[in-house]
Amino acid sequence: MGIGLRTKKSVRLKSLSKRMNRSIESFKGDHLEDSDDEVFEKVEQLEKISVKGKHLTPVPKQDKKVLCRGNEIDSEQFRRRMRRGNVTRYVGEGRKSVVRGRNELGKDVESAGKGMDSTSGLLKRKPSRWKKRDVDGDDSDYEQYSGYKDSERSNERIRKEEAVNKKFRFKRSKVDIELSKSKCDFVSEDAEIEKNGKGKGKENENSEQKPVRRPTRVLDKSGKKIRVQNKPGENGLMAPAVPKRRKRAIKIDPFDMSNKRLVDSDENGQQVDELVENVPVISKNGQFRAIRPSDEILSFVEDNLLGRRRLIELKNAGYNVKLSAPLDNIPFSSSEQRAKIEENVFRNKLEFFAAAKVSSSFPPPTIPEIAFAGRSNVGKSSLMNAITRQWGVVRTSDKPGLTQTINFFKLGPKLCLVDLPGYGFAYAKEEVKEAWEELVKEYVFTRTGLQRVCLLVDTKWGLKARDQELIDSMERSKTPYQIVLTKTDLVFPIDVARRAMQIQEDLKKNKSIVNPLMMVSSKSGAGICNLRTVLAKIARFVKP
Ligand SMILES: Nc1nc2c(ncn2[C@@H]2O[C@H](COP(=O)(O)OP(=O)(O)OP(=O)(O)O)[C@@H](O)[C@H]2O)c(=O)[nH]1
Ligand SMILES: [Mg+2]
Repeated sequence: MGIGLRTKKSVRLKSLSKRMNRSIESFKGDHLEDSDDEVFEKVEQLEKISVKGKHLTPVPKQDKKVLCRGNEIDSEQFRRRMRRGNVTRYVGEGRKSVVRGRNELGKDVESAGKGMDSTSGLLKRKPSRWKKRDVDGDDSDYEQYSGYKDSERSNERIRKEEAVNKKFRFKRSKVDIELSKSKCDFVSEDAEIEKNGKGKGKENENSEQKPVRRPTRVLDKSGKKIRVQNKPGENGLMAPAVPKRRKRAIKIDPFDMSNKRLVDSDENGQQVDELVENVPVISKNGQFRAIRPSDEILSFVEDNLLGRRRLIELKNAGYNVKLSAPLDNIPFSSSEQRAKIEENVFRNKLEFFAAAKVSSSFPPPTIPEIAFAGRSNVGKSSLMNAITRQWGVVRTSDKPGLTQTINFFKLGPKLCLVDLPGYGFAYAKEEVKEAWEELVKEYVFTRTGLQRVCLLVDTKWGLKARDQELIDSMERSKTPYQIVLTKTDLVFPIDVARRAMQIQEDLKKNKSIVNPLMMVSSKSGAGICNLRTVLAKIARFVKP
């Protein structure tokens, strides 16, 4: 770099000596003792031109005579500008002018009238560095380029706009405060400040930058802080917001047999691990969880793998989980062993033979009947398929209300299974559902060959009012009925046991009830074998 600089210096010296009509030797001779840099500095002073960095090539000195459009601009001012922008030449309006000059970065620029400022005749530059004041296509947008009068005009306009804005903001804040005063019974903090005149100046100062804050926290008459709604109510008053209550998180342990609730957090959100006992009003769920099943029921549930179970548990117990109702098979059994149903009567083919919508169309009662009653979707039809292992003979659906007639199925010469329409919620008209209910009651009251009614109850929901109604009517007609808990695979084993205990307790005084209470799952097959055994006894004592 040093060499390059020296070369340029020598070139520069040469041109200077030429211009000043002095030989280089004579020039140097004056400053023999000076270093090159010092000589340069002196040359710079002489020429009054900037020699910075690499831009050592001087701009050739031009004639001071300047041609401007109509000589409108003060020549002294223009010259000053020219010096700042390093403009060297300008040819007037209407002619294609060539301007050579140097921009702010010290770079030589040559322009053929394209980048000219129309008023000042200065070289235009990309205006990104200038602060844009207003976007209206006016030249005064760019402070740097606008003439003195233009900039003054724009400044004045900006000042006016700011004054109007300020006035508007102040007015708005005043209206807001007055509104809140008149609408709200409480004395707002903000209004109080305004009233006392404290921070009034501050308010005005800040109003330029910040939007006025609407009062949301106010003081009531006792001086206590309360929240008010942002929007006024129907009557136009700012009503105090109702504080939101935190919901208590309750941990539920499926194996917890006590009626204790573990409270995770109190209302303030603080962690409190305390046992809440002796709650005066216990919910139905709480009452259910308070039930302590007997050891007998608990062991029965465990032995028969009732309740929700993991597949791995069933696999380990030797059941093939790929089969439908796998628990209705002998563990670690072959396919031949699996095909066997212990009770002969249930090995018979299940055959549909009659359907009745009204009592007059009931078939003659020649063989004993076992009816399956219960709420819609409780699993009556599925259970009939499961106990006979003949999937698909009785139609099932996840939509409540599929079975709408009393359907009679023959199971060999000795037994008849009857699928009753469900009651309670179903996708049917009210009057239609009432008709089903009446039909079921009529069948249960009047049917002579009816040996037993299996009243199916969903383990999850337990006995409902309509179940109780049917039980009462069967009690009155002395129809033997047996409670069968269904869908046990959907609840925890402990809850299966609790439900069994609960129903046994509720119905222990009933006379027509047949014990034991059965627990089954048509899906997993749990308890199906036991139900078969119980029902097969009915067929055994029938005389052909
Ligand atoms: N998980 C599970 N689902 C079951 C069980 N039994 C039945 N279901 C399902 O429950 C739904 C209703 O079964 P259905 O047998 O049609 O019930 P229903 O009592 O005959 O119903 P209606 O004919 O409408 O009175 C079906 O989607 C069955 O797959 C069971 O033991 N476990
Ligand atoms: Mg059905």
